[in-house]
Amino acid sequence: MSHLVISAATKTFGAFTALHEIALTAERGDFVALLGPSGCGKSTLLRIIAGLETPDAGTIEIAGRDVTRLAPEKRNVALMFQSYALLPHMTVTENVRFPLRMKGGLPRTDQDEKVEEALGLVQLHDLGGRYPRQLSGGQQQRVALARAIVAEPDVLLLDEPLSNLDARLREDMQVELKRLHQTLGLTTVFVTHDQTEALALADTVVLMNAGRIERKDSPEGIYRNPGTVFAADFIGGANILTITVRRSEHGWSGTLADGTPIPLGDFSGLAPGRHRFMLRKEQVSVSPSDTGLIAISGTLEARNFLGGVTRSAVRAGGQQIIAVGDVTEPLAIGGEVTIGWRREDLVPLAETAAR
Ligand SMILES: Nc1ncnc2c1ncn2[C@@H]1O[C@H](COP(=O)(O)OP(=O)(O)OP(=O)(O)O)[C@@H](O)[C@H]1O
Repeated sequence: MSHLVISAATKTFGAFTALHEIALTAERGDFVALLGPSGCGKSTLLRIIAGLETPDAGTIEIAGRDVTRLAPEKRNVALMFQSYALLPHMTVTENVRFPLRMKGGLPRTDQDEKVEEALGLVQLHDLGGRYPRQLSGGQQQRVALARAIVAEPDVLLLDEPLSNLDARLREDMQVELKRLHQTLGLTTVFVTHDQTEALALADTVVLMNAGRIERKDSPEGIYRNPGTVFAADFIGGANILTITVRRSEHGWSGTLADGTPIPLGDFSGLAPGRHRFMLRKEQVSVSPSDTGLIAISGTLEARNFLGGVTRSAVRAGGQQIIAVGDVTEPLAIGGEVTIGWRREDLVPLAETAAR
């Protein structure tokens, strides 16, 4: 049986349904990201696992135990909020010791050992005597993390753990979180609205949309084949093309929004008609020299230098298509360009997730 099992969990607030019959499982040691736009229900789902909210229907099982009606402290889970919620009148050591005291049953010397170990894991061994106000934001965040892991929870729950940090620190902490997860193997569920963070950290990405799970897959899986228009759009980096698909004795072909004809790969599962396709921005090249590409002409509308790559916005095929890549030639805004992609780079999308 899976380590965490959420079955048909529904949560309403008055007339509003925040979660619709959520079914989700995670294995021991999984690192799961709950990803989605503001208001999609990610925090509510996390709070239901933590026991801070009770579902109206459905069950939550952790390590083989039905915890649906158990109080948060009886679940052996740890929840870390974005605000860290450190106790200001306690030192770092006392803050980290707090869950062990609450849990009880561990002699003081064993507590000391565990606190030391947790502070070591987040690289704060020297700061145990300080108070939270004497720490930087990043250090406070590490203390909160040490406090969350010290009691070896069955599930570690992180609600937007990095959102209060500046970009640089965030990247460092991403590396840190991943390392910590690899060292401890704690089953971890974390909430984020940042798709790059979800892709960088998790082994499983659960994309939520309006109280439902839109898609659950590995980071690579959801990136390469998001499945739906919403997922392709949210995971980022995707052009979404509307193509009218036709089939003749010569194979599949299509027309873009303005009638521009293009050849297509083999989409044997697709009915003829209008469909939407994903075309990743990094798979579109501007003024391609490779003649094997599907090439259409367009007008360069904008160009942004992003450091390692350049982002070009081209009006072509009746819509704007974005290309991100290495462009060396100087091209004039408003000028004619050719863009190209490989036939297999077009990935069909469903309008909505199958329910
Ligand atoms: N206590 C509550 N009472 C009424 N509505 C609530 C309550 N808690 C959450 N909601 C609503 O449920 C929906 C889901 O909220 P939730 O906090 O889970 O979203 P979220 O995906 O975590 O969003 P965000 O990224 O903005 O935190 C929202 O529309 C929210 O307004």
